[in-house]
Amino acid sequence: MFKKVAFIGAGSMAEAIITGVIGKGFLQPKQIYVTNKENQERLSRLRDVYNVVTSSDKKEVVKNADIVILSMKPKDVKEGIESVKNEIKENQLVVSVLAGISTDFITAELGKNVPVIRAMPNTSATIGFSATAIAAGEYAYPQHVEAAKQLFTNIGTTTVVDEDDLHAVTGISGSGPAYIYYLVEAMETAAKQAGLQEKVSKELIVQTLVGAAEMLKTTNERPEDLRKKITSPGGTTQAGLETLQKYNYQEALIECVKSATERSQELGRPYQRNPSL
Ligand SMILES: NC(=O)C1=CN([C@@H]2O[C@H](COP(=O)(O)OP(=O)(O)OC[C@H]3O[C@@H](n4cnc5c(N)ncnc54)[C@H](O)[C@@H]3O)[C@@H](O)[C@H]2O)C=CC1
Ligand SMILES: O=C(O)[C@@H]1CCC=N1
Repeated sequence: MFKKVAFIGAGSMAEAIITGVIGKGFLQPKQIYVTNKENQERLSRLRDVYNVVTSSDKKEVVKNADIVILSMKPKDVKEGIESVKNEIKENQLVVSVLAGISTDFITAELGKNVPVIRAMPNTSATIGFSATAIAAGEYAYPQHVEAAKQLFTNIGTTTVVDEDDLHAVTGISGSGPAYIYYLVEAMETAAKQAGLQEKVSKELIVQTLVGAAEMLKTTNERPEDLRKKITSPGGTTQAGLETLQKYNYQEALIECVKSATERSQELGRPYQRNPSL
């Protein structure tokens, strides 16, 4: 069990993890220390809502933390690490949720043999439903992987992957919830245009998503087969799917994941230890 977890960065992802671990009872609010760049208002809000310990004193936040979670934007990685590196000790575990940034870079910036785990969670951590993938850096040994698993398994599933795969993971599951929300936005618009009341359409759309996700999870059937069971020849689904095909729906999604994956690679490029790679 961890006594203290520190967040360097207090944005959406930090908040999602904080909400999830407190909600699951995995950590008490007073075990969670949070700092950010400069936004005091944001820290006060997190303190008021979650009762966590917030401080602009990075030393206080990092000192004796079992896990230090880097949760700033990739562009702020150098400054963020610089601001805490002197306080971080080799017996602490650093977990980075930053898209694109390699463990090698983080280890080099820390300037010591600290265990670093790179993780890609998603905001469904808020309710314990993140799909998180993790990869171990040079000095992260099995016990560190276990510690990271313990943390992330509280807020969803945890899958260990090769670090190179984390770009694709980001394109699929890190950004993934946003694609689904975007789909829902479109379905809501369509429902409104068809004259359905907002309350009615919301209930129907959400339950349709939950039902489809549960079907995928519990029946073991392929999505293709599940789709075919809905698609009566000459029926409504066929008419709908033909329109999706006309608008290249699947290609759009495939390209969407590719773009997000490539963006993850791009985000990391300026921060490679060996930029020629
Ligand atoms: N939002 C999401 O769905 C996901 C985000 N991530 C990753 O999580 C990280 C954070 O993303 P968000 O929470 O969305 O960003 P955000 O912009 O909401 O939060 C970033 C936080 O970092 C802080 N920060 C900036 N510079 C800092 C510094 N020098 N020292 C300390 N704190 C500093 C900011 O004050 C802010 O609190 C990113 O690297 C992103 O790639 C990963 C998975 C999902
Ligand atoms: O959009 C982003 O860059 C971050 C990483 C994964 C989800 N949000």
